[in-house]
Amino acid sequence: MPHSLSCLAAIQQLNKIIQHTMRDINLTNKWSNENKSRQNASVTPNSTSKATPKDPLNSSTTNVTIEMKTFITPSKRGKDGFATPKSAATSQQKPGQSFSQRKAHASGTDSTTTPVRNFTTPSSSFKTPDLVRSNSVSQKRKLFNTPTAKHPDTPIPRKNANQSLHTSMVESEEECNVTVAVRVRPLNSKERGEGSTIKTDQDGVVTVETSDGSTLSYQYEHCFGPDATQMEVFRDLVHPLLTKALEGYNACLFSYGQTGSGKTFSMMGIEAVDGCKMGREAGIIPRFGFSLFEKINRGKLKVSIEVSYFEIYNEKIRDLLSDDLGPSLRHQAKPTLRVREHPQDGPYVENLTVQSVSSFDSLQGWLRLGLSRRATAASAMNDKSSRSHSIFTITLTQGPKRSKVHLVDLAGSERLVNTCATGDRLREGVRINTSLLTLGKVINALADKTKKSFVPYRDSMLTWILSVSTVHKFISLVGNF
Ligand SMILES: Nc1ncnc2c1ncn2[C@@H]1O[C@H](COP(=O)(O)OP(=O)(O)OP(=O)(O)O)[C@@H](O)[C@H]1O
Repeated sequence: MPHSLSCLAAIQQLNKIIQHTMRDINLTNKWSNENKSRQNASVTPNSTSKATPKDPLNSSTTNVTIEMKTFITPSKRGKDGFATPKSAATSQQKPGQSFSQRKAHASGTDSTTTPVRNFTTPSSSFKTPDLVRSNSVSQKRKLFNTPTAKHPDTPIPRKNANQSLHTSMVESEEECNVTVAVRVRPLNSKERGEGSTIKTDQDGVVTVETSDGSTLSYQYEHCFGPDATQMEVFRDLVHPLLTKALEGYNACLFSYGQTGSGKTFSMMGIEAVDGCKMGREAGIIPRFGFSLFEKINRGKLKVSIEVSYFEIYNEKIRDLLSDDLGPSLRHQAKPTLRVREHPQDGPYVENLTVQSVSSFDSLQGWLRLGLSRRATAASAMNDKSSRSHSIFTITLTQGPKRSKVHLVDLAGSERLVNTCATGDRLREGVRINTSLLTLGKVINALADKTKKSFVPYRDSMLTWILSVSTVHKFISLVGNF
């Protein structure tokens, strides 16, 4: 299948997930409110001991408010370049003002020429935006805009430089902060031969040109093109999470995408060969660790840090940092851990190794070790395809404040007909797809307003363990294409 079409399918899948996630978050907020008193009561005072490894996803929520950040779901535009609103326009939007009105205002005319549906608040009633072909007469579009918020410490992203950074952070203390970004990797030689075209621009718009000549565009909060550097991705998307984690908030970042789309490249990157600690190609996790220790050392902060790293492979949990393992047991049978259910805190991974780290070097050492143990295999779409979901967790403890950051590299979704998989690879692929499908079902069930749907958390290990992660205040989703 041409790269542009497979990307399109992946983008559409991501859009569904994003919208369901948003609804999930809204419901979770209600759920969090109901449980707020219990959560506040469950803050663990100064728990620095590593003697009892706890599930990293099962954090006691610190006494914090839930905050909201921009979430822009995809919209579409026609070939004429109309439609997708630029961020500047978005930031100037008045309540109740549609994009067409803003456009008309900007061009000095009041006539409204294009029907636009404008959703200013994410609600559980919105649906997946219909795709509008550029050659279609109708140019209906749907916009989902919420205010953008950045913490003052956050480096100002290019496109939002003029925006008031602090305003909407405090608009609603009950809202959750979700950021969605798309990263498009450079085409490989095979894809170049197919004549695929995927374009990105600095305003967060990704445009896919299909073989029939139609142009489909979507807008996200951040859109990183093939030339975007690892540093830019970290600066715009991840640094805000680090800032909030140091303030005591929980955060979670997922890297989602098709096999070979660049999830592991984004999360881990490539280590510099010249011994430089933070090479140009270093990914999100090492950059997070590096900046974390830089901030701690610069501010002389008293923070104790622990890390854990596990993978879910074929629905089994494998501890990637266990002392009992040799340096690399990728192809050997590894002991698996069990998930238990704590009566108050929910599911957790029993006996998961938690390692204390006091420097970036030490954090990176554990990261390297875990990565070397992660299950990978060659597939038709990627020479070194990750066959598991991996979850690297950093726990920060500052006095009574405790926060967790989960950095999740999901296994690649794949169309099995394209991967030519057989045997073990086929079974792995089926399991991966099933767990990603279950993730979608869980989110759907949570989004059901009637709350009558059964939430199939236990249908996959990923959703069971992550069932408590919806209480995270800051969630970022990177869709890789
Ligand atoms: N932004 C990028 N710039 C340069 N190379 C990239 C980029 N993204 C990915 N690549 C390259 O593309 C290939 C596939 O990337 P990667 O292994 O990260 O994909 P993946 O989504 O993790 O795949 P899988 O799900 O199969 O593990 C790698 O060789 C990687 O170096």
